Amino acid sequence: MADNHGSPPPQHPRPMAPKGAFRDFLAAVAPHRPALVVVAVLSLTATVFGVAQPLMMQRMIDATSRGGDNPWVWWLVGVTVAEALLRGAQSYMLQRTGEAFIGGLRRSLIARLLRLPMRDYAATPKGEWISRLGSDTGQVRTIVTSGLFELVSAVLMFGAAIVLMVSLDPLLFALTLAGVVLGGAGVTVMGARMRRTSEVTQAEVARMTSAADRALSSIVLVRSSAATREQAENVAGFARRAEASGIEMARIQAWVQPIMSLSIQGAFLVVLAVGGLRVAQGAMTVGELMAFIMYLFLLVMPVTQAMGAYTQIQLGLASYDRIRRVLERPVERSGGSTEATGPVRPGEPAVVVEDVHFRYGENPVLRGVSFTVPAGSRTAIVGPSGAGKSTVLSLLEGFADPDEGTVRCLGQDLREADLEAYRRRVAYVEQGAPALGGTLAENLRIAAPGATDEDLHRVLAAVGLEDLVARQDAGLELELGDHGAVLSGGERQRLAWARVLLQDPRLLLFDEPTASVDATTETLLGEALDEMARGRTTLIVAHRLSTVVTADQIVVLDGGRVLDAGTHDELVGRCTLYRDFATHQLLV
Ligand SMILES: Nc1ncnc2c1ncn2[C@@H]1O[C@H](COP(=O)(O)OP(=O)(O)OP(=O)(O)O)[C@@H](O)[C@H]1O
Repeated sequence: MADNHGSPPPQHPRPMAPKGAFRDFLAAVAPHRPALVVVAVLSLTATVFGVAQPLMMQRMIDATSRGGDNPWVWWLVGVTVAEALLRGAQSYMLQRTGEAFIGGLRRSLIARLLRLPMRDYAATPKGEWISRLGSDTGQVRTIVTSGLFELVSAVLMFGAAIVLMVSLDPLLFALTLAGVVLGGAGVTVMGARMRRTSEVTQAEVARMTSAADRALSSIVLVRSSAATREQAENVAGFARRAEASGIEMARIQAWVQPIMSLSIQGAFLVVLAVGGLRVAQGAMTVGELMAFIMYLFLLVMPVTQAMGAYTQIQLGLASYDRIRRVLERPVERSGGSTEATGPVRPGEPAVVVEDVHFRYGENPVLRGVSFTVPAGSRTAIVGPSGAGKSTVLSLLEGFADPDEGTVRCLGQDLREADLEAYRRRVAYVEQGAPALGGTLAENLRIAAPGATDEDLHRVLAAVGLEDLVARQDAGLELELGDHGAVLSGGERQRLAWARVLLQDPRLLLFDEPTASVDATTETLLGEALDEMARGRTTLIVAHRLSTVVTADQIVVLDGGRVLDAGTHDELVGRCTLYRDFATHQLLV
């Protein structure tokens, strides 16, 4: 079945890193240059010690065959141990630097991901952001920890082996080269196919993860739509394709292995045969032949190492490019004036919405909305579904700026306000009142970190949730599950109210505050709301008119325009749309 949730599949690792990605990556890693220089020195020294070993072996064998003192044994042992220790130190330094680099990258990503403009979150599936933080940073880490240095040390090793082999015996080297070039050509052709197949596998695995994520995060919808089988098939389809390209990979590897071992063994046999002959002729010593054979292995090893490192670097750079694009995204503006967000005197306008126009993309949602809410009063916004009520609240929260017109709240044009400081004075309870995963206490303290346990118990009692705490052994440490899954809809709503009580805001913004509570709870919440609203400015979006009839002012919104504004009695008398609403809810 095709993706029936409509969200785009995540971006997949690209075959090749985009242009300029390496330069950007080097710039990002520049602060770690001193540590990387140390690693490079360690690596270089270890490589020198590594390529020196066959030479020492040669000296040792030749000295042994001559008899007498043989100090080369100790040199060889010393250099071998020194190389091992240097490799250990290099690996530690490299991992450390890799962790420091990725740690910094993750911190920058988190800072950016949580500060994007609100519209960005609506436009991109959450899984996308999370994969930047998880798999992409992991992939970039491998460039530092293995890719880059493996490639450099492979090239060094390869170059050194060639020079030393030529100096030992140019003829033998020419014969070896023929075998290695033949094998290398075969492996290169296969390597390109392996890389393409590996990318296909990764893309299918990414599609499978994303499809599973969508199905699991909407599991209630999936089950209740009896769509479990189709969704499972959908995910399994990607898994099957990943399996098929994995098998294709195995097939290619099955060719690579024999090509490599045949060419290595072939070169080895040729070297042994020709080399043995040259030793017999006295053209080369036994030690030189042994050293040559050891260099042969040093020559072959880096070829496979370099190929793996190159693929890792390409994938890592593609990941880095995706991370960089997030890091370059503009964030919600910060800073600005904090001065006027203090209390506004009763009766003065606390909220002024003036000729506000707003569109989502090309879709005009608000078309010249104006209304004023005096400080300390309660205003309700009503209107048909899609009229733009929630959009008005999100503009009052500063989640977006109006395209035209102004929004002034608590004495300040929101375009000039320090949004973080402003939001500390405003409580916003969104539709459905979602809870955070975590404990009850964590959910309450999100807006009031300094609140004591007594404060938490007080506000829970005020919204009728003290039973919930008393019922559970965990008390305030009760785990609320994924998005508060262990709570009922009404309990989640009351939890949101308790949070507002803790926050002590100047302005209260409620979107459908009593949508999922029963009549008894609604009465209880009504009392809590009256208590909360005392001395504060309140704006409520509601479909249930029973919660708004007592408002000082009711704004009727229809098709993004203010149709009328007044008290319940005034509107029943003169506004047909409002009267129809009220009649349907048996209020007139
Ligand atoms: N993030 C968004 N991107 C694009 N369009 C959106 C977005 N959010 C809302 N809309 C559209 O804007 C219009 C107004 O939505 P809004 O949520 O403000 O209406 P509402 O009056 O609160 O509706 P309801 O009473 O059903 O909650 C709707 O047509 C909706 O489809």
